[in-house]
Amino acid sequence: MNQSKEQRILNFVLQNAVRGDPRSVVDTIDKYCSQKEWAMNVGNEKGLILDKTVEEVNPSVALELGSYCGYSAVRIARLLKAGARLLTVEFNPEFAAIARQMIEFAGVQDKVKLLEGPSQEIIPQLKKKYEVDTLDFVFLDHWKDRYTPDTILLQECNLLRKGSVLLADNVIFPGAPDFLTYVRESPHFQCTNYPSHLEYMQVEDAMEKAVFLG
Ligand SMILES: O=C(NCCNC(=O)c1cc(-c2ccc(F)cc2)cc(O)c1O)c1cc(O)ncn1
Ligand SMILES: [Mg+2]
Repeated sequence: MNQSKEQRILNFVLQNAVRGDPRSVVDTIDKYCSQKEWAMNVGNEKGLILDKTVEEVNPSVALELGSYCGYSAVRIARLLKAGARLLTVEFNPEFAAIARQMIEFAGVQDKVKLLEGPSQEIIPQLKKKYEVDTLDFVFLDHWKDRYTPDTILLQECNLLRKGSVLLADNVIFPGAPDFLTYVRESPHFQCTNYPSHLEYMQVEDAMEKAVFLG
């Protein structure tokens, strides 16, 4: 059975990156996906916006929606302080299996918990099953038509507090127009747009930061 692209990315990391070195894992994935096969990792240009936001927020509890191969989970986890944790949600079992191995190889498994399943099922379980009080930071990078319903669900589940920061990938390409309208028109969010480019391409994209005002 021939390998998936995601398996090829993981194998390239296992053979070329340094075990326990998150930076080398991130750089090796970027090398493969810019030179050999495009893949939907957030990439290094938008990754720098992600890094700056994570460093600004310095979250104790972070949530990622859409793990894919684990690139941004490794990217976020490497910046977390001692005792801080990242919960990352992936619906696709094949992607989840790859992401788990990527997180383990990078040596950030003590900071990251991958939750496999649909985001709309997992979000309502975060408080009781995963002992979350409120989320300091949320990275939205899953199906673009889930950004808005999941942002509403996070509020309904009382998972956001005054100052919680949402950062959404791909608000231009593939695009999340309803999410942009929702957060920009809501009195409960203060929004900032960060123009950038689609990972590994010269296509316009952007990230949107939405700070919850309570
Ligand atoms: O594949 C699941 N999520 C990936 C979400 N991410 C994206 O779709 C995504 C797509 C693109 C992209 C860009 C250009 C292009 F030509 C095609 C795709 C870029 C990105 O940066 C993304 O983040 C998924 C599976 C599933 O079964 N259930 C729930 N989610
Ligand atoms: Mg993305």
